[in-house]
Amino acid sequence: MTPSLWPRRGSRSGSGPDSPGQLGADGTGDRDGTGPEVLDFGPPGRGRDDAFGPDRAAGRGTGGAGPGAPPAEVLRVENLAVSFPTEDGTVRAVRGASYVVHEREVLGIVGESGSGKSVSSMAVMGLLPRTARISGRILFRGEDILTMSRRRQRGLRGLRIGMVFQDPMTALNPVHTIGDQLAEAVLSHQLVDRKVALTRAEEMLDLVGIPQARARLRSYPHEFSGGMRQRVMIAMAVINGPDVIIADEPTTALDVTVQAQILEKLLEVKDAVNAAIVLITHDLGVIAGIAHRVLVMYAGRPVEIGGTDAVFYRTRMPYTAGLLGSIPALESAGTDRLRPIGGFPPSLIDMPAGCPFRPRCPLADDACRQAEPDLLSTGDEDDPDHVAACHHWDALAAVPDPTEFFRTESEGKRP
Ligand SMILES: Nc1ncnc2c1ncn2[C@@H]1O[C@H](COP(=O)(O)OP(=O)(O)OP(=O)(O)O)[C@@H](O)[C@H]1O
Repeated sequence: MTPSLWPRRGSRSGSGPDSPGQLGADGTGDRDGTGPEVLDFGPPGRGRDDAFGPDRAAGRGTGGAGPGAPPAEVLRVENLAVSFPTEDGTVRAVRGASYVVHEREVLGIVGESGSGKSVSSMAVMGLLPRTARISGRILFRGEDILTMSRRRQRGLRGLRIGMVFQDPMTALNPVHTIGDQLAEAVLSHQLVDRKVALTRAEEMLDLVGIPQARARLRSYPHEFSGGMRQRVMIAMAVINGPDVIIADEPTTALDVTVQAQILEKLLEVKDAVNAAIVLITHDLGVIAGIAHRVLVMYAGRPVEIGGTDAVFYRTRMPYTAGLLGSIPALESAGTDRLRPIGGFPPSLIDMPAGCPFRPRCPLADDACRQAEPDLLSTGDEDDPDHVAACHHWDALAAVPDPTEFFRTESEGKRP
């Protein structure tokens, strides 16, 4: 089994986020920047494990570890912290994030605006501004991205890690054709001629469902609808056969009628290229039924991580319960009562002592004022890697529906 990043409750001596040294990087980075123009990060699309693909239910594996073996890790983030010095003080945007992404897996990262979802993924992509102070480790197939040369980081980005941004209009260059931009994505990483790159671009447009792909290579971004532009972004993200796609709110800017189509296409393409996805969203509803695992972020830290069933049905962090209570259930046709979380997230410059969710939490007491809870095992028998950061996680375990803790006054007494 993949080693857990977190100790069990009551045991502080395990391999917690504070002991990153346990999992060694192989340290093969090209640190002197004199490596070849085309950087080799291993063979894309080969030797992958099927456990997170369409055959997941069958538990079939094709990786080197043999049939039935768990999928290998492709990305491991350990104790990542990112801060930005500003005139008003230091913004602690990410305060110790640790998580793992396995081959072909869909990891959903959810949280309210400002919780650090984008900053943590920008760190993985090496796209943070130079003013950002970063610590921790980001291991791509065992090699720490943060200690790679800039050149090697650039080689990784767009080749083995693809990115789909929220707004394709700002990510695409308006003065170049779609074909040129897709071909450039190939040419900047692979020693092929332009004709081959354009053929690949056409194949990718076809894959993402753009009709008359060859003719559309000559179109400019403004000639496409928002949904089509996002399909182009997906094509761009996967054109070099990445191992991981980071999709940051890929449907937020779109008309609600095309959101589901784009998500479906993203998953279809992910399976076609055998990639894993880190899907960032503020909407838990988006990842229900899509993600294999979910990471919930609050005030710059993961506060609950687990398999999707564990996080949705065996919720152990009040903030997650609050998020769940604030999404309408489709089948209820709007008749369900929504229980929004009151209040606002704390300032990331002056973090209050104790649990940052305390001022909004119906379970908060003195213990929550004293110390910020660690992310620890919930003792979940069905999901041993289910972890939550709450002093009162067991109170959530004791009720059938933890969103009840967020009952409004008109609904009567809380559990
Ligand atoms: N360059 C920067 N300088 C200062 N603060 C920054 C910078 N970039 C991000 N931040 C701050 O870091 C915090 C986390 O931002 P981030 O974009 O990761 O949030 P998010 O969870 O992705 O939210 P959203 O869904 O709104 O994008 C926010 O308070 C944001 O204002």
